[in-house]
Amino acid sequence: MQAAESFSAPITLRGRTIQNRLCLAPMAGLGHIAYRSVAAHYGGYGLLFTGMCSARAVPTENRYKSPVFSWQDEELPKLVCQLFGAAPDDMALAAERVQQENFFGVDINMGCSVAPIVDRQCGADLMRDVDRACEMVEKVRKAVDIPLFVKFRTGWQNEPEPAIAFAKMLEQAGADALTFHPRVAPDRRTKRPRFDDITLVKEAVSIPVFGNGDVWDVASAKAMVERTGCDGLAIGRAAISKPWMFAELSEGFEATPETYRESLFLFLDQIEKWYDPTRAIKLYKKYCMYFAANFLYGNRLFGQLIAGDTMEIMRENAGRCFGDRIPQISKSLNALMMNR
Ligand SMILES: Cc1cc2nc3c(=O)[nH]c(=O)nc-3n(C[C@H](O)[C@H](O)[C@H](O)COP(=O)(O)O)c2cc1C
Repeated sequence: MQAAESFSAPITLRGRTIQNRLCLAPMAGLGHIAYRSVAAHYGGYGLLFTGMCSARAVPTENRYKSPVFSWQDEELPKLVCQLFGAAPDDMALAAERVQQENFFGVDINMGCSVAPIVDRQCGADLMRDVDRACEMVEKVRKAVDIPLFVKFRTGWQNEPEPAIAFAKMLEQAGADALTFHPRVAPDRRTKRPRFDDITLVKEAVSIPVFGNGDVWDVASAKAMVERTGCDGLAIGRAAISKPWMFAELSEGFEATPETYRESLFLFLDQIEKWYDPTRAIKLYKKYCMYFAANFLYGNRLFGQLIAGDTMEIMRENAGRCFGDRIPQISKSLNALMMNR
């Protein structure tokens, strides 16, 4: 992809077409069914991804009870289910369920570097065990025909060569597309992502590579594409703050102050619709950190939005903060709030 206009170009994987090159990056606790219905209200994306779902749990999971392995049927043509797991056989079984449920595709998490995941030999731990990672992709490839994505990082060393070799291995093992986050594994999101590593990974394989990391707005989205030549973008936190971001990038949607208010109340409606009050309040407060990062005095607004312990109070807070007038919108997202 050469220029930002190409955000809108379709892309085909295993005979299935994605309408444009913009994806929601998988995010546990943020990319859930409630958020996704707000994102769907604005549209403009090619694919949305679920947060990571346990490969051991997925084969028997009840979609009407699970907080993560849950969806609305109309989402499926543009929804990819992300799985995490340690054992190749578990991953293949879970991918079969994902295919049976008619998701657009399945994504294997080989990038998550938080201790509870890597200590269980999942996520970025697979980058330390290339044979197991390879076997996992091969087994999933054999088990399903839907597009197979793998998300990974620069790896455990501060140099690009292992990630380049890993990308080649993933392609050979049968992956259809890669999402690459160019940060070393122990660094969660503090250092800047290394765009040049995306270029190197993109050049090493012939399957599409979605670049990921610190895309905050139209300018940084264009910069990532133009600098790295990546085939598309996986946008994480900024798309949570601004659920209309995909529409802004692909359709020129222009948010007004009212858009901010509207998105907050849409989110409140959806979180209450899909979750019990205890989980709803937890997820709502998490969302508010990203939403409040849109505003000039974001930290103060965040405190005002989340004071209290019932959803009724959350609604009152939102009504009070966005009643007579909209708080002052910042020119750029508050990166410190997004990094917490
Ligand atoms: C709260 C949170 C949860 C995340 N959960 C996942 C996850 O479940 N699977 C995954 O592959 N990456 C996960 N990530 C990483 C994101 O997909 C993405 O790589 C990272 O946020 C960088 O992209 P961004 O700068 O566009 O946010 C998570 C990130 C955040 C902030």
